[in-house]
Amino acid sequence: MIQLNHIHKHYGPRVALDDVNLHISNGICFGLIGPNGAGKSTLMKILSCILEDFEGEALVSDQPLRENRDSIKKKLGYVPQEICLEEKLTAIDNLSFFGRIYGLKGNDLKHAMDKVMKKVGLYDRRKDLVSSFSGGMKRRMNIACALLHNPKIIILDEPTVGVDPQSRNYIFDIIKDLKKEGKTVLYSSHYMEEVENLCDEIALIDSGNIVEYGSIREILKKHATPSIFVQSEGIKKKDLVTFGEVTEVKDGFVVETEEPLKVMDDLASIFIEKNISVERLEISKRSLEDIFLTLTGTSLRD
Ligand SMILES: Nc1ncnc2c1ncn2[C@@H]1O[C@H](COP(=O)(O)OP(=O)(O)OP(=O)(O)O)[C@@H](O)[C@H]1O
Repeated sequence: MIQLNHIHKHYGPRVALDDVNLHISNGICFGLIGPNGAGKSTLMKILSCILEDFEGEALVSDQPLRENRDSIKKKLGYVPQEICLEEKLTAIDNLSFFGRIYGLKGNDLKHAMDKVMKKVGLYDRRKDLVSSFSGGMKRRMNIACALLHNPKIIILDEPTVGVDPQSRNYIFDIIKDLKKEGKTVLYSSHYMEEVENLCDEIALIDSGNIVEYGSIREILKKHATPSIFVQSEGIKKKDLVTFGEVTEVKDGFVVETEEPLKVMDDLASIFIEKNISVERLEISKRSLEDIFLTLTGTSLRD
């Protein structure tokens, strides 16, 4: 379990995290979603014991982080946003360097290196120089380095940035496998569809604040009132107000209602009865990306 209570972090006058409170259960994939500069990396670096100077209380595996950094580091695998590999060395030599940092040697190290290279789909390239790898392969190597010591918790900071589609899918498969093995995965991204597909729970973060967190289903239930989109030249806003909250949008009207099927049925009956032609009449739900925009006033990407 990871627990964050009232975490504040500033760099000089710049506030990076502003009273962050989070609970992440064991064995889930937790997504941290926010735009550039939201505070995702700062939060991940605090949890990975890279940033030691912060205010508030952080617990990892039920242990206070400040007093237990050495034991917590052994349970954690951190995949930074930057590629941390020596290009002039082979993949296996890079891994061997990280393995020794984790205290692995001899057969244990060899076994661990073979295992992670298979996991990230680069076993056949293990003797090649990292400089000969594509950007996506280097990202997968970055992940392999963090998995060598078989950590219980894996923290990945935007692992798909600048990655080709094939490596991206590989990375998603690696994360799904880690989840099946019962690992806790903390994953940051500014692509909502990534966290929607991978994560059990998510936190929406903007300007150092967690604006919402929980399971995707809970967040949608709380914020995504169903609505009906109506496009018809024969309809005015005043004709719809009895059915729910009406917003005029570019091509028509959005009617928010808790009873979308009934309202659809009622509207269809009125259109038929009055012989009004309709271009579009459909039920829609606000997406997580719409919810993020409503809660923060910020788009996830420029
Ligand atoms: N070393 C630093 N010195 C000064 N300010 C920093 C430093 N690192 C981060 N910041 C600032 O802290 C805020 C949060 O940055 P952080 O890197 O945590 O955001 P992020 O969500 O990870 O962004 P990105 O998606 O671009 O990586 C930003 O305003 C950033 O400019």
